[in-house]
Amino acid sequence: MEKADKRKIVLIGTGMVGMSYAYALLNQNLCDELVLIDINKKRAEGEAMDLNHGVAFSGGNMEIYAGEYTDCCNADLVVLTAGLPQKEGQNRLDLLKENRKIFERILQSVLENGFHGIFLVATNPVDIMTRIVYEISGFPPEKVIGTGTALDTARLRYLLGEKFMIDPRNMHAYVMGEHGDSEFVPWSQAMMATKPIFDLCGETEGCHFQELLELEEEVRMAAYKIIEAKKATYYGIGMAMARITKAIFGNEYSVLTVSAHLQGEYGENGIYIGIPCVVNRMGIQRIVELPLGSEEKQRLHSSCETLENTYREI
Ligand SMILES: NC(=O)C1=CN([C@@H]2O[C@H](COP(=O)(O)OP(=O)(O)OC[C@H]3O[C@@H](n4cnc5c(N)ncnc54)[C@H](O)[C@@H]3O)[C@@H](O)[C@H]2O)C=CC1
Ligand SMILES: CC(=O)C(=O)O
Repeated sequence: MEKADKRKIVLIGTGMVGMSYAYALLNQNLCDELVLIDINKKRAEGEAMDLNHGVAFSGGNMEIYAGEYTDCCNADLVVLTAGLPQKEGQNRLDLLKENRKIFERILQSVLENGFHGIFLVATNPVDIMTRIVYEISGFPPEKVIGTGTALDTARLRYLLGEKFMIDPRNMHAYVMGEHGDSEFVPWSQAMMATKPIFDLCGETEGCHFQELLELEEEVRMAAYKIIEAKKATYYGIGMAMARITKAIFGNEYSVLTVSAHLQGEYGENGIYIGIPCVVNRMGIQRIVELPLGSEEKQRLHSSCETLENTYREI
């Protein structure tokens, strides 16, 4: 493959989330060149060595190394996983002040080195961190993507698959809104194949809507439960990020609930929030508008308000 065709990713933040993503990239052969950057350079170097020892088993020949910000100039994707994670007792919004400061420094270095590809952001609170990247970079909104509720949607589909004994890939349901406490499931839009989930539940012995609401709450609380058990979550988000990367590099036009720019009544320049989007080589090709019920619209509105109010506090 010619150098010009290489799919190059610069990953900034080689902690648990960053390296789970890197490991998923390697296993799925999703790029040709992977550059690791961390404020702790030694850690990035160690991670690069460790991953390189897996290349021979990967079926590909990914080039992996600890690099510098100058590597951003010809990268296709800059992926941001640097920053503080939640501790027990914290929610995602509590991380905003510190992670914003970290992002301001990182973005300055990325941008002054001429990066002109697509940003993918996972650092929490992811919707606001993505908005900050959009505002500081001045990039077109479709080139700044947050992981949004991609992970929450995967959690929901897994639980629905278990409940109804169906392959989660055939459970078409979304988590929308903030990747956080105000997220919600628009149940009116949830299907098993093309069958509405309400009908499926009605036909399933002992299934009541209340149980679907309990699944929704389980999704909302999943991160807290995992953090309590093992201090951090990382495999799920690493896989979600790999899925988004695959949709971008494969020009897939896949529908994923990423954090996208919503222009409207919030903020002068709009906000970022988790919403179903078509993702392709250009980034976010378009937002998929769902015919939400009035209560669902209200929940989306309220989640937008939570994000806008928190953003304004800083
Ligand atoms: N969007 C999502 O669904 C999820 C997001 N997250 C978020 O991802 C972020 C990272 O989490 P973890 O990897 O568990 O944390 P971690 O503490 O394991 O890794 C963070 C890394 O960022 C690096 N870092 C800090 N400041 C930096 C700077 N100025 N430049 C370069 N590197 C810097 C640290 O040295 C560290 O290696 C957190 O904000 C966490 O809340 C975690 C799980 C899911
Ligand atoms: C930590 C986090 O954001 C999650 O696992 O959902």
